[in-house]
Amino acid sequence: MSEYIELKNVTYNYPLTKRPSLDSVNCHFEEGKVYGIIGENASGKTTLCNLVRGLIPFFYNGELEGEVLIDGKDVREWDEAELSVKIGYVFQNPFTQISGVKDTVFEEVGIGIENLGMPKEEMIQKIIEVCRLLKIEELIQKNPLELSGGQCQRVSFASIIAMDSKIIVIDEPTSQLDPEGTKDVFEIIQLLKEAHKTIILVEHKVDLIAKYCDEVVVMSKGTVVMQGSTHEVLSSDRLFEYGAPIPQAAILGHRMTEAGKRLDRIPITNEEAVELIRKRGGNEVWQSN
Ligand SMILES: Nc1ncnc2c1ncn2[C@@H]1O[C@H](COP(=O)(O)OP(=O)(O)OP(=O)(O)O)[C@@H](O)[C@H]1O
Repeated sequence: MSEYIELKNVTYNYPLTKRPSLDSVNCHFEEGKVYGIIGENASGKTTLCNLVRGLIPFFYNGELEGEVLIDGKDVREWDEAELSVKIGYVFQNPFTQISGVKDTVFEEVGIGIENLGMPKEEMIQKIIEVCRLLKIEELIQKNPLELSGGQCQRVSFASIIAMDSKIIVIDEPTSQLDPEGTKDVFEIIQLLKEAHKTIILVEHKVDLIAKYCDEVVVMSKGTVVMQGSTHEVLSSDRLFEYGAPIPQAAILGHRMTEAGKRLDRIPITNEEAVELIRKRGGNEVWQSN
């Protein structure tokens, strides 16, 4: 099994800080899986993304200890430009992703691939293809600075998808979006999942993590405290202890268990909770032990 990214005992301090933002972190990300990263505020989620994407150490200096292996080679030994093609990054604020130097959405979508040495005709075809895929064809003549938050987010995804990055790091993509924009973003994530991309997604909306991710990584106080299958992690009562978000369905399951009701399995999605109730016959579901 290929081990795409592996962090071994990683500790990192941003410049001029006394306390490490990452402290003895161990975790791994395999090819083709979707990973959700959750954890309380300031637990180190964005810093972990910065590291995986190579912004640490190439953009942020500071002190980095331990090993960050990407395809078996330490991040410090990678060529920065090559790494930025291999691993795409969709930032938390869609407006910061827009370069500000391109006059049209068409050029903005091509911003990453224009440095890849792709022939012009092929590049144009690629941009058109990606704009179709993300349903932004009607925006291509527009100035990127005039887009709404949801439109900006689509354009950011388009420029990353055009580069055909194998790994895509997505940091809280929906924090500035309304429910419609959030739905659009998860449709794109589903497309990327079907294209077997490796996705590392920070998202506070844990119900969406429950629905789309294969594995979940939990961070607390700068370190990874849990990593495992989505069900194993999101159904664990240890999430309360770490201040991590917990799906509504799992909270209900834990409350029922505490009240002495016997459950085969803690549900983590509303669909699972409904299924559990349906299978066990409505009002008779929560039998006492
Ligand atoms: N550029 C920086 N310079 C110094 N300290 C930083 C920098 N960026 C983050 N930190 C600190 O690193 C710690 C982890 O921050 P980080 O943003 O990685 O957490 P997070 O889990 O993503 O938080 P949130 O959920 O609030 O976005 C925090 O204490 C934060 O103040």
